[in-house]
Amino acid sequence: MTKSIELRDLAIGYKNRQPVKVVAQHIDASIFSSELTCLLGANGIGKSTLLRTLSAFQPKLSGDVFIHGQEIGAYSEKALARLISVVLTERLDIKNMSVHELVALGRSPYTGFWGKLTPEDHKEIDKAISLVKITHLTHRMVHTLSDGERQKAMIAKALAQNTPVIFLDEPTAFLDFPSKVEMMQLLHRLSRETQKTIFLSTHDLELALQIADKIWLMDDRARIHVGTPEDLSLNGDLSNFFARKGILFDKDTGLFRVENDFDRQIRLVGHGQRYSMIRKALLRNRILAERNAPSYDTIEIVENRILLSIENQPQIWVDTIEELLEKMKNYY
Ligand SMILES: Nc1ncnc2c1ncn2[C@@H]1O[C@H](COP(=O)(O)OP(=O)(O)OP(=O)(O)O)[C@@H](O)[C@H]1O
Repeated sequence: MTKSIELRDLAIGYKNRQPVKVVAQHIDASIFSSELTCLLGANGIGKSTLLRTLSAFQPKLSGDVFIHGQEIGAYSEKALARLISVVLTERLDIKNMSVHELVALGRSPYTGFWGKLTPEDHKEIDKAISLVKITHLTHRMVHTLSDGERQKAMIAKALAQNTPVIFLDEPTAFLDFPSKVEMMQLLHRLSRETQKTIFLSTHDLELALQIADKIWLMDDRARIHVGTPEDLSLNGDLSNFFARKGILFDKDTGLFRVENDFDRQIRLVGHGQRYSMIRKALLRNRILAERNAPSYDTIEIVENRILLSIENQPQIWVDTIEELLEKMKNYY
């Protein structure tokens, strides 16, 4: 694991406006190879601006960006294309191009003016396609692919570019949940297997906190907090960040929880998964169910059944949480 990108007192933003718009400043941080680093932050906070600045698509306001020890501005465009590949998420309107042809575009920094592919280029293209596990799609037309498949093809193109650094802007957007997980795991595996530096922006907090090696958290005071998900959790950065009404960051699990308010309480007797699920379902209905609740009413888990005892009412047996909620409606 070596430092491949170093930012020193970097300020990013837009000079073309008066006054100059500073999106983030005083950024001192490094990105390492063989690691997956995820950039998190609210909408409009500046994630794309940072990615664009690090990709040299837009000028920085001040400070330095060192990539492999050299300031980004000192690289020629051609040298940068062999150093950094960028995967954007826009749904590109690619017609009449096969997956193989798309991935082959990744070789353009190496091919001559006519884009003629050498055996070496073909080897890299096949390798890239196989790394993201879409060999069976090689000859499909890109516009016939699903969002997830197209996303993988775009990543294969970046891999074929064979750069030590890959930036991705929201690679998990548009994907269903299992595909998001698969995509993050794929990128994490690639960072390990290919020793690449992989830096991506995402809104998938839970996933990033579980899979990323490092997190960059952009806050609304134009600062960036950097660390392992666990350190950011322990030092309170994550809780502060998400301390909005209704969202709790649970330091014990390192995950988020939606905090439901309650206005009634009921005693819940039992344990295990059924206990947690009843508690969860009732909380969603503004009822707090727990062992020591100050209530004469009780829900008891008896083997696979649930016994509801409301004060001065006949006891009721139910089998599912849906039934329980239905019965409780009469009293709560
Ligand atoms: N070309 C531009 N000129 C001036 N301001 C811009 C320009 N592009 C973006 N901004 C502003 O810079 C800020 C950061 O935008 P950016 O797109 O980087 O946010 P983001 O974190 O990527 O947001 P999202 O999660 O919604 O994609 C926003 O306030 C945005 O309005």
